Amino acid sequence: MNLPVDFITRTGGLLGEGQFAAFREALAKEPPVSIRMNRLKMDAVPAGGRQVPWCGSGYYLASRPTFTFDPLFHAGCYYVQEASSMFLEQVLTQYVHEPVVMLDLCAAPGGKSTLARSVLPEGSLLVANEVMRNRVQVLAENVTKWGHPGTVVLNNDPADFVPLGELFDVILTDVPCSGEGMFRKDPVAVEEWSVENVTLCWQRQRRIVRDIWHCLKPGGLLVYSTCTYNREENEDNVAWIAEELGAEVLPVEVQPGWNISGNLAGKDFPVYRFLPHRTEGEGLFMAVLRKSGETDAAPCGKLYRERRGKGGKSKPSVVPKEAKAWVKQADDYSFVAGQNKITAFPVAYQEIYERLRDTMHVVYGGIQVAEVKGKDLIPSHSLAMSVCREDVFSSVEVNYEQAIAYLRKESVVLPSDMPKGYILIRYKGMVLGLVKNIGNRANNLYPQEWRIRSGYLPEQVVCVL
Ligand SMILES: C[S@@+](CC[C@H](N)C(=O)[O-])C[C@H]1O[C@@H](n2cnc3c(N)ncnc32)[C@H](O)[C@@H]1O
Repeated sequence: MNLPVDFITRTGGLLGEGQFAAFREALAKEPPVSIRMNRLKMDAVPAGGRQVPWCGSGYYLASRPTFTFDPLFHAGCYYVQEASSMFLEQVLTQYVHEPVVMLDLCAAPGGKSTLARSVLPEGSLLVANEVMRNRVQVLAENVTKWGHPGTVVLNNDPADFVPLGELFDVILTDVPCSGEGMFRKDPVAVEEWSVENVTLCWQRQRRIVRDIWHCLKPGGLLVYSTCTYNREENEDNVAWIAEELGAEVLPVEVQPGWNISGNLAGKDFPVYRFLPHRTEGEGLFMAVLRKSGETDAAPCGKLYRERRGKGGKSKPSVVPKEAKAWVKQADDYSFVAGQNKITAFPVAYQEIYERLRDTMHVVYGGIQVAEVKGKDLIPSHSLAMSVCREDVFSSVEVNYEQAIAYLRKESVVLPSDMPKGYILIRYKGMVLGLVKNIGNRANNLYPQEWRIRSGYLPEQVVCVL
């Protein structure tokens, strides 16, 4: 790898000569491959998988399969995520013990959002935001497949949040950065690197944190992370947040065997650096800060418990009984009918959801239960991926080739004894989506924009789990 001279000088200075040689050697190696299981759907250990030490559902794989051709990947049974990023699990499980409202401000493609969604206490609301319009769709896709109903996806600039006030108990700012930690995975990151870009990045990161700071409750947690090594975007920015905005930098308990590095800027506060010659993963920097001050506002978790079952303030929409009957524990949701869609959102957070809908650009929220077309009610893919009751639709188990054909949105031939109507397609027991059986054929309801576009079929079945 041809590293920029300025990068060598700067990073060599930061790590010291001995460490830098080992670091450089590690950059020339193949990056490890890792996945994180979606325990909401499937509690399996991948074949030959090795546990990621700081993440209960994370595993290193022995090789990199073509994930696109694994139907269980599309079913949301796991997420492909580099291992260092999974450290967020330690932060959240050590500091968040009751339901919260959490914002993941820079969320696409959704690695840390899906992780947060898995480890936040039950009853938490996750707001996953992505400012780039061309990236928010993949975030919505990944969140939908993950299947947790307590998630909202927004497409807003950090400054747009200001009118919401102190809404969030936890904010993750996984800020856009100069990407030094991605060098071995992404050659473009090396080409685009420059000292000028590092400067642009740390300045932009401060703007992002300053814009969102007002929305963090006093006493709330800010998790700040980058995938870069330099101190300006990391320790220097953390020091700036602590001093300028008013926060305490908090420690996270780690095991010595994880080989996580600490503060490299000679500053007196804890930070967590993943360096590829010491830790099995890509470059990650993470720090946890608690905003100064105390709040009178009840933690959102309390609101959750109080409001559970009571409903929000808006008038209930007229929603067909049939749609409600498709949803597990339907009483926990408030149903909204509008724009030919029926959506279910956890009752406890209905008011927040309404505020978000009124003031922000909501791309996806809760679970889309059904689409209304004339007199027909069509169950949505989002429902099939999430809180669909097991007993309302028949299921058919398909083999590998049929599963790939279904995911390519090709027509599926069902056994002749299948009833007419909506049928769940399952592969290894896991739901891939829906078809409508009309007798002589079945209409494939897989979302057009998510279909596998490649016509290639691997000679061997791709099987990660
Ligand atoms: C490091 S990536 C996030 C990765 C994501 N958290 C994950 O774990 O999958 C940073 C994200 O910030 C977004 N971004 C770029 N400019 C931004 C800005 N000015 N404000 C907020 N987010 C921005 C990028 O589009 C990108 O999706």
